[in-house]
Amino acid sequence: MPDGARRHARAPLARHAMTDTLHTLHAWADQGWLRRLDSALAAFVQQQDPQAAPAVLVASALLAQMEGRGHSCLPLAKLVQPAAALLGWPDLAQLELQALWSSLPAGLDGWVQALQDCRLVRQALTDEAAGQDEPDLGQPLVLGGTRAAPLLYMRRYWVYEQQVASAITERAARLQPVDRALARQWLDRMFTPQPIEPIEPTDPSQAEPRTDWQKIACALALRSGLTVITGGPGTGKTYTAARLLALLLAMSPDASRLKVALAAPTGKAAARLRQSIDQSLGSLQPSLGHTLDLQTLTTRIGKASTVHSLLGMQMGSRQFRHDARHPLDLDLLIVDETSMIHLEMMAALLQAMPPHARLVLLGDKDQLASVEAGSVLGDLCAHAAQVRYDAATRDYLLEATGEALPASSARGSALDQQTVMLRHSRRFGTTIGALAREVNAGQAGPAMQLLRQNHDGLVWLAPQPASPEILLQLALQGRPGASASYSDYLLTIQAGPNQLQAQDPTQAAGQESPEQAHADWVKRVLIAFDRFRILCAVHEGEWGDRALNQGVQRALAARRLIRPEGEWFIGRPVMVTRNDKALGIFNGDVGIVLPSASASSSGSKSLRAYFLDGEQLRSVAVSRLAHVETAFAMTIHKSQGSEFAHTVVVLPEVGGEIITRELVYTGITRAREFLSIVEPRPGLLGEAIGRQVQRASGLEFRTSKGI
Ligand SMILES: Nc1ncnc2c1ncn2[C@@H]1O[C@H](COP(=O)(O)OP(=O)(O)OP(=O)(O)O)[C@@H](O)[C@H]1O
Repeated sequence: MPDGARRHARAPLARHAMTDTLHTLHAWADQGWLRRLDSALAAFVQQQDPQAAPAVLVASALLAQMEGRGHSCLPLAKLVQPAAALLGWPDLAQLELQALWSSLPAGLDGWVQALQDCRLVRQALTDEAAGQDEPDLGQPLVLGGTRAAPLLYMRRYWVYEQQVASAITERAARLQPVDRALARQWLDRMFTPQPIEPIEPTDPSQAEPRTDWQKIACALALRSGLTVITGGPGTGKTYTAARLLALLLAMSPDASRLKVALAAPTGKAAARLRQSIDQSLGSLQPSLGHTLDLQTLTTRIGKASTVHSLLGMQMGSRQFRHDARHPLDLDLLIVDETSMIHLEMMAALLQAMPPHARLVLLGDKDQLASVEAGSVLGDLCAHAAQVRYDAATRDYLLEATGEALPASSARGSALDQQTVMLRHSRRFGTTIGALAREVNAGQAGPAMQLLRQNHDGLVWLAPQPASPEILLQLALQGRPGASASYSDYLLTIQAGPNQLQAQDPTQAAGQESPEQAHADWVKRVLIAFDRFRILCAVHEGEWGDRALNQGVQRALAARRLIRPEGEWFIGRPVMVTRNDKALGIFNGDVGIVLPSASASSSGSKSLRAYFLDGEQLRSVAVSRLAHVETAFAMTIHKSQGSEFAHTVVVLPEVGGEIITRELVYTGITRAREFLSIVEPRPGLLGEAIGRQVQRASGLEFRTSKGI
């Protein structure tokens, strides 16, 4: 039956059933189980299509709820039973769910039918059995996925997902001719042979060289418009990106014209990317001799920017200055910390890439997904661990790198051919690395054992019973074996800019200007601050960042390390919570309030917040900062892209669906040297390690099918 006719023919619905459903959804919003926004979407649907079935109203409200939790869509299969597992509501709510569900469709087909009958839902099931797509009439909801696994979307997320999937597949599939022999020559110079490893740890006679995934990543990036490089901390993602840059320069017919840009979701991550690319290029130069002038290349790259500013953020608009009609002017873009990029931002980035340019996405697929909806990197790397290279890719890699890879039994997509997982961490030969691996593998028992052993003082589980007092102690003096704490930066502040001049007569003789001495002091303060950080899983409660910020501030004031008189005080660490292009500050930037250079010399009270990007200082007068929070403690989400010598991860007392393996892994891997974990309720960490985030999305399905 044609769709219009089917809609026409549907049975008139009992109005009271819909009113009752809406009433229930509003009541759930009153209880705080749903957001007002969620029930409002159901009300909107009913207003626009009074014939919409109760199932459509329920699905709309739950879709809005799911989007608020970071999912791109609502898998209808989850609605066949009362959506208890999906929502994780309290017991009382479960009873209400059961009651409502008794009047809703019992099978998947019933839900699909109800949505197909609603004129606000665009039909876009992708499998043939579902028939042709309907023309786009601008419907606010979209029924996508397949008939066997239907997905309900808000229109805009469906559009973003489609844009991302098609741009990714198209870029990955567009292969460029490569002089394989020349590539091999350069790659052999850039990568030293890998160590021989026993295949079985117990049998050293059966040994073979370790696969050089970094070399493979460079070769793949040479041949296509898209490469995705994933790997845990210290696996050499930026090291590889630097070699890739050098390789492109070496093999480019007109290297002097190559336009390269570096970007990351936060200012701090962007600065770190630039810094570590510079370091890697520096260490590469001796092995290349004078054949390639990396120095010149480095100066031409320009500073790394946030993805927002690269795309040209416009005040009060979702649109960026760069898009498909006004693409970015570049030949190569390297993006770090891609796990933090949400679906909408990835769609904007891909739209703005010029067709000929190469895009290299770096990131850790196992880290927390973006705060906003989507789990783009995780979806793109769904098969990364399995290595699904086809025969053509394996032939290419053998010739260009000398690496022989075994055939894969699974058919790989265009994206799979351009995806590499780096597997050997060079930063974590230590217990922190071992702990991160156990957590990632969901091995709660071995992970807890490592923590309890307090191995070399590197990892440490706070003793029970845990009280917030332990965090104040950590903030004031660290712990045995890990002395870094907030006292370090506060004592540096107290020493003042003139301390070095007093110690060093050459500087006292006037070789360093007061401005320079002030800038050096500010940098020392910011570097010392980054040696220690408290990371919380949640905002609220006594174990949340809000209460801990207040507690730490009081404890430091009691020791006279700070004088918090009023909102702005010397030594207040602040985190920016909103992008402000005019001020040059971005969501997630962390800085410290200090006297300005002129105030330091004149004794006036002018205070500025200082931020450090690599070697570069930025500052903003505190009077201009409207959207900041104190940052003695911050959430694990906000810490992504940063590292601290001593990281303290604080779990709450009550678990729940947001305390997950990805959250714990992300927190742990922020630690460079020492890790302390505070677990108020024994067993909670183990529960978290066993709980994995599954963000609903159709992106993996689309990219694996190339649709
Ligand atoms: N093939 C290699 N040979 C020697 N040193 C390496 C190699 N790969 C990486 N390294 C070194 O290991 C360290 C970690 O590398 P890098 O910073 O590139 O990792 P990463 O994956 O980008 O880490 P993260 O994203 O966690 O900061 C660096 O000091 C780097 O120089």
